[in-house]
Amino acid sequence: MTDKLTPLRERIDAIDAQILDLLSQRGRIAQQVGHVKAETDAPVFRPEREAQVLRGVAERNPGPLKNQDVQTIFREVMSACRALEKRVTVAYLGPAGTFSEQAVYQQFGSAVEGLPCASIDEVFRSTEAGTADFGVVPVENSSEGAINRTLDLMLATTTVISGEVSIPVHHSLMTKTGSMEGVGVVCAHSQALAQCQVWLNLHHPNVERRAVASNAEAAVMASQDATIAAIASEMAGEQYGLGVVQAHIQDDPHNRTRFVVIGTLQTNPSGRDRTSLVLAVPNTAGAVYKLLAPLATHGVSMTRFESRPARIGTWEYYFYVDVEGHRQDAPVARALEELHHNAAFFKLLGSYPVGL
Ligand SMILES: C=C(O[C@@H]1C=C(C(=O)O)C=C[C@H]1O)C(=O)O
Repeated sequence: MTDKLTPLRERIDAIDAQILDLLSQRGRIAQQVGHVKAETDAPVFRPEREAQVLRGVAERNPGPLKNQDVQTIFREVMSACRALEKRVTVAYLGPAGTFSEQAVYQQFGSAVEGLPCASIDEVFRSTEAGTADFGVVPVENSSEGAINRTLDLMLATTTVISGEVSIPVHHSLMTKTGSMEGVGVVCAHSQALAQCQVWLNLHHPNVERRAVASNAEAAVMASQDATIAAIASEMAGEQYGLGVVQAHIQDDPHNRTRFVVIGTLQTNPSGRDRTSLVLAVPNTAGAVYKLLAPLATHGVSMTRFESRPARIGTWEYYFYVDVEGHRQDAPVARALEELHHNAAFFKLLGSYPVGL
């Protein structure tokens, strides 16, 4: 067997040497890109360019590696090359071990500076103030719907959306000991409690449920007190030394959360983009129908429509609308112009590459 393996491993060694040489060449060119950008103060992270590179490798992938796996590799290659230009700082809802942190790495690769924040508000503040280059915030969950705080802050702040990333959300019930003996309370973020309510009703109907700031915080609490159980990701459980009582307790096995990348710079077209905006109309019969007519006229597809009560002012609701395409694409540009004209309130949140 050794005789058969040795020549194969020699070939792998030779290929690795070539890969390393090519990676070094790529890194040196990224450094040159960094110098060109520095001359004009141009932004380091270009989400549209990274989306194109990742789509390109999937299209050209000859196999046998899976598209998802080659994309993960190239995500890391770009992350390392980008860090040669500048290591970008990304604020997220901490502490470490949250799904938000996973979303940061899925979008930016691991060569980033994560900045854990205590609340979604703080993620927005850090991004607006420039303490972080970008922020990553949850915007909707497939089981529970919109994350209202994010919607409200998108409206109230000057940040724009420059990317999106969606990740599967699997919750586990965990304790210090790995058993529920002596446990009187189960802690988690309110969204996670809601996403596991059927399972909890069935298996632990008499255990008190307590909402805390994040699942990771629940994991910290459980690691310090054997009478507390936490619902969190297994990654968070590992981080804080918890034992798994039951894995995958979320009511929907396909549960996913979509996050948006917020920043201060508009993103250029990538070829497959989405545009998010907020609209309001006076509360009269047929007003919403009339408001949205330009989308149909110009053949622009709406992928999301969400309403939030307006807490002040003349209008009853704000409508959060996502459409296919970039604001610079001709049909979208024409539809936006008409929407802007018809709406009593109009705010463009940004155009950005559709997530992988
Ligand atoms: C090299 C660049 O800078 C960054 C790194 C990229 C890469 O490694 O391919 C792509 C886009 C940017 O986020 C670039 O803008 O082309």
